[in-house]
Amino acid sequence: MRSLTIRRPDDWHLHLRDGAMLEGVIGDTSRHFARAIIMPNLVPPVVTTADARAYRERIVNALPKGDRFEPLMTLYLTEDTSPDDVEEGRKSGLITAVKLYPAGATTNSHGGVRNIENAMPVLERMAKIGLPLCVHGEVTTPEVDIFDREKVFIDTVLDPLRRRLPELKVTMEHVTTSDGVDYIRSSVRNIAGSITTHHLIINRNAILVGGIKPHYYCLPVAKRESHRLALRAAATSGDPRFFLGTDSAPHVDPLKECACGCAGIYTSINTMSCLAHVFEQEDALDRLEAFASLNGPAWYGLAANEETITLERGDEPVVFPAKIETGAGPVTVFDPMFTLFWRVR
Ligand SMILES: NC(=O)N[C@@H](CC(=O)O)C(=O)O
Ligand SMILES: [Zn+2]
Ligand SMILES: [Zn+2]
Repeated sequence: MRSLTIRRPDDWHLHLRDGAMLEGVIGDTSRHFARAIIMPNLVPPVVTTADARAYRERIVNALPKGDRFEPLMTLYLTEDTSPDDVEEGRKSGLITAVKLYPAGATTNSHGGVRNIENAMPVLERMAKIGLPLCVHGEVTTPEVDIFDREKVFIDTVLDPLRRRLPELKVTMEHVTTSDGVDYIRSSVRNIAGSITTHHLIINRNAILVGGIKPHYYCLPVAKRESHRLALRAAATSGDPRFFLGTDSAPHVDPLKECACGCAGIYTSINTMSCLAHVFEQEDALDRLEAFASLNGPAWYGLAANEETITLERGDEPVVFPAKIETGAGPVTVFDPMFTLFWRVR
């Protein structure tokens, strides 16, 4: 038996949804994680500070008894977002970041930003008050190949924005390409990137080889193997600019297993087991704590958690359910396609 004790981890990119789904999934996060950045792409989205306050309350009420978990709230940026409301949300301590969804880029993003010019007043205010912007970094231009959308976003949206507002802190969410890794690495300051569990494990073959596999479909879509390797190198490097954001994104099975399936992979329940496996494979178990528990809080200006968790590797496989049942319906759990041996004690 090997064991590894690390500070309690946080999840810097999480979808908890609402209602029966929220109730069905939140325990899988609060069991292991102390805090998470909660994505605002509900229907309708979490746009104002008042929306975020009400959503936070629903999350806290859905927590399993005895679990201590701090939801870190975000606002969904629209072209009508009020800079004053954002500043008020920040000052009250409620709002940790604002999320930019290019309109049409991903699940529930139709209310997102079409023309970033119209969001400049908010972005300028955020730069002034030091409030981070989290971005879903993909262009939606129909001419751009889906596998190139992240790179083109960096070149045509992200880099120009950062040159214009160098004081704006930007988190590139769910980085999926070596272009994203290189962009963050080559930048001097005010940029960091979250990396998901699944993008460290799958490449695009998982979605397409041997039949179409909807439960490996997410956005940004998994890329070719060289990109996965670049993400692994970044995550296990100890570089403080890279940290865990699972992007665990539950959808009920009927909405994924159909002619037009939703994007999103559910990993909350087995993320820590999968990550320990990946870091062990990379001979980097000593850097798991930086990735999952230290780099994220440092970037967001928060203290690391005082509590710890212990991961144990036994000789017996650790088995997770293929699906979880929620009041909203069944949700398939991410299958890493290798046997897991690590568990959280
Ligand atoms: N990642 C996904 O594939 N889906 C997310 C949206 C997102 O994070 O882009 C979701 O809300 O389902
Ligand atoms: Zn996204
Ligand atoms: Zn997401």
